[in-house]
Amino acid sequence: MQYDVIVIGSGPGGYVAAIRCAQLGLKTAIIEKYTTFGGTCLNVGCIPSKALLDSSEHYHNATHTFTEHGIDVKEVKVNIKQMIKRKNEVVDQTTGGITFLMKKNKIDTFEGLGSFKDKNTIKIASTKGGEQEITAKNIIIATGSKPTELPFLKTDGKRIITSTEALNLTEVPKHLILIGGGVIGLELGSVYARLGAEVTVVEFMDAIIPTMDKTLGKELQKSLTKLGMKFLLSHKVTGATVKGKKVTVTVDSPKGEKVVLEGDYCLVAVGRTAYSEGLGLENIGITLEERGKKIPVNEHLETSVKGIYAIGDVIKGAMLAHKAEEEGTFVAETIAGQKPHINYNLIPGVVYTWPEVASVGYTEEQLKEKGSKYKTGTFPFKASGRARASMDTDGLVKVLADAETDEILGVHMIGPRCADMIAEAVVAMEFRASAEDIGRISHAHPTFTEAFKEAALAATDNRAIHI
Ligand SMILES: NC(=O)c1ccc[n+]([C@@H]2O[C@H](COP(=O)([O-])OP(=O)(O)OC[C@H]3O[C@@H](n4cnc5c(N)ncnc54)[C@H](O)[C@@H]3O)[C@@H](O)[C@H]2O)c1
Repeated sequence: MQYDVIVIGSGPGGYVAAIRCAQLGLKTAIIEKYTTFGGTCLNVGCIPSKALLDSSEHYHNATHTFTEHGIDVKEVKVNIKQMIKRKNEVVDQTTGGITFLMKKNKIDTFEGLGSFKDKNTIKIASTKGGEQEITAKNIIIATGSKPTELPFLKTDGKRIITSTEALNLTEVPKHLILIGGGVIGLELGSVYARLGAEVTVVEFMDAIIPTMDKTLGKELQKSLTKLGMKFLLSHKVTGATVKGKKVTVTVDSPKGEKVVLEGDYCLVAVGRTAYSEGLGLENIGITLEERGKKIPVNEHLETSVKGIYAIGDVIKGAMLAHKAEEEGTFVAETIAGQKPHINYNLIPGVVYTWPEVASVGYTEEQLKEKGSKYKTGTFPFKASGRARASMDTDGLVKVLADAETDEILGVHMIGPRCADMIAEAVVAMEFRASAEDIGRISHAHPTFTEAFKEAALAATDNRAIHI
């Protein structure tokens, strides 16, 4: 079968690329090695983790804040089997939705492992046995990533686990030891901390979420400490052993002292590695980047071979579903002869803990390093009437603006509903708004979004009203 475009991998990068190709009139096929579409995000990432985050938040509120709201509940219990079942149903509905979208857009779907025979031919080896070949003028590699393994700390999938297994536990851990204070560790760690587990985070750097603006890590650590989570920062993991139901993790403190942690589960969340194996790239002369096994691409996201593109986690840049989606659309439109554009600096980053953390543009540390002249405005949620009404007063909004032009250069938030609130900052920055522009735009009262307006006013001329 001959196509205009073949997409390998059906995660948010791949399926969006396929749909956009089909919308543009290109005859499109998509290959997926698993039986369901959607890749990591829909099956074992973004969607199932949010389902568990929401369920655990309900439980936490029922046991911690309901009484203060004037709601007395008795015998609130965690039913982990039901929680996981609901999560699985959400996943099934969502992945089923992609099957529907493939049909609706007349995209041919193939089950199996796709690999290059030559630059236009893809061999598909079905997991059920059997092989077939399809050809295309253009091929988009969207094979994503998999959890990074530490060479000295192998996961066994039972007691030493990755995020995939952490989404399917049959019991609430007594003591969960987390290696890595990044996005996955903190999201899944907070799920189990809310459900009653003791959670200890071991982080190599001197802050959690270390790549985000430093203010956010500090604030988040305060909130998660209130939740009961413990943090060992600047600590180096040296190994882990399993004996029956017990995991022992050994750690070096910053002073070189040996620390021994004992728990019943250890979750390793130290990043993800590009999934570029088994694609037969050697058959077409594509060599991987030495670090991280990523596929090198040019500014059109085209590999060293004409007509072969790569997008999402398998190439450079943030490993985020929405970045992959933008790249999927970008490549489809490039193949169709258009001249699309992606503003990589304005791809937001979100951590779905509670309070939520969200960020766009430059961090204060990056502006300092660049030597930029900037001004800062912050507004704490403590001063927001809406936040007080909902008892969600942790966190703040911080706006960084150019000292001369007042253009917004970065927005960093931690607080209630910041994952959604960040969209306003992205739009503002895409249209190159100044801090004063935001300060002069009406924001509905009472909403959490007023905190962004107030932080913008604070950055403009220290003109915040409610602080
Ligand atoms: N909400 C979201 O957007 C979301 C959610 C989950 C995952 N993701 C993405 O998936 C990817 C993987 O997430 P992640 O949390 O595994 O990676 P991450 O890069 O966010 O965090 C990994 C953390 O582990 C630390 N670390 C590395 N080696 C260590 C060691 N030996 N000992 C102790 N700490 C160590 C790092 O300093 C870092 O803080 C990320 O790129 C992330 O953006 C995004």
